[in-house]
Amino acid sequence: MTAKKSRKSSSKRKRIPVTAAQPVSRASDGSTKGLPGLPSTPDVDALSVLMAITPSGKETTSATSSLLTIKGSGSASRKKTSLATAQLIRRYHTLNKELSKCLARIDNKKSTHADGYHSKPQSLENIAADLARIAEIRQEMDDLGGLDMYQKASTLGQSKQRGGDSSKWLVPILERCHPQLNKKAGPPLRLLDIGALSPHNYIKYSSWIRTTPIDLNPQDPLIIKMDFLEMPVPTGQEQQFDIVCLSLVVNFVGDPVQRGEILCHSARFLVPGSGILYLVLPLPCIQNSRYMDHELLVEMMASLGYSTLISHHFAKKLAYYAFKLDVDLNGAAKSSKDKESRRVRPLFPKKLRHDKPNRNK
Ligand SMILES: C[S@@+](CC[C@H](N)C(=O)[O-])C[C@H]1O[C@@H](n2cnc3c(N)ncnc32)[C@H](O)[C@@H]1O
Repeated sequence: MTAKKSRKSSSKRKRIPVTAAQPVSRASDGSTKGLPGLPSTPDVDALSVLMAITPSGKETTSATSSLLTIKGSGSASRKKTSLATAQLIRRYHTLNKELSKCLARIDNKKSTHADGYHSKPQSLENIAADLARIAEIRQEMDDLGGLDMYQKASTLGQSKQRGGDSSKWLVPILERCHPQLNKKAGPPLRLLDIGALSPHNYIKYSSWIRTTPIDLNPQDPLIIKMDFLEMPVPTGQEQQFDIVCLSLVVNFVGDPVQRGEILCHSARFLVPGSGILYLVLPLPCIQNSRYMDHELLVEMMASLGYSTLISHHFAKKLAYYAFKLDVDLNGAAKSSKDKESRRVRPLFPKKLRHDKPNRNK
């Protein structure tokens, strides 16, 4: 499933107002707090989940299950599984990006030129070729197990054996930014976790961090099924969030315009002046791209109102960023006319910054 396809299907869904006032959290005994009526699920470790995986609603294809099935135990088989999940994730990303390009060409919203956007119509032959390729890509994605299998592979990537989920880096920053916070009795910080694979990423801190996890295809009943781009914008501060978390979500989205929309949209959910955007990207997106680097990202984020870079950290594979929303600048571009003009004349057109042969595109 692609972000595009998901958006279509989600737009048919009834919109559920998801706000900071609608928390999802669990007590230390594992019971559900905040969402009465929802089943409480036991904590499960990612390895055992993946050992039992089948894509929802159908059998795992033999190619995928052999990629991801853990045979035996110990570090050798863990290494094998780790390689297999990395391969699956990489292939899924490649297909997702190619799919977005084909769809965008058909939509006639974006050209393949490196330096910008145009509105030249596609020839019928090109459209036919794109449609044929879209069918092939969707078939290959289905054969891999679709978004469901991709998420299960990503969940395995979050397991403790592989360094854990990315909440670890954020928590000390929140403590630094909120020194006066009463962790036991004060009102908790409200965190919107977009693209959450688990609702329990912040469970250890549930006395002072109240999480609202959302995803296109929830892997847990405590995660709300929601396309963030369709999520209704808070109308008052009581519905806003103190933290919006985009961990490995922006790079997942194939269409660069949609990636930008996600970042713009995030600012509408945060409390201006104190809200924190937690952005996690694969390190090569920052350090090995021809078109993007740390300085450009910081400049782009500032243009959205995220003008304070609170902290950043480059780990072996991931880049972690915490930005403060000083002011919601993109509130001015809320109309669809404004958004459309950004598509035609982007604020930051794609420009070559590092012309080195080994850099990725
Ligand atoms: C690589 S996983 C992220 C995993 C997790 N946040 C982490 O840090 O490991 C990307 C997730 O983002 C979700 N996603 C992508 N676009 C989304 C959107 N517009 N709204 C909600 N979730 C989205 C996908 O469904 C997928 O589960």
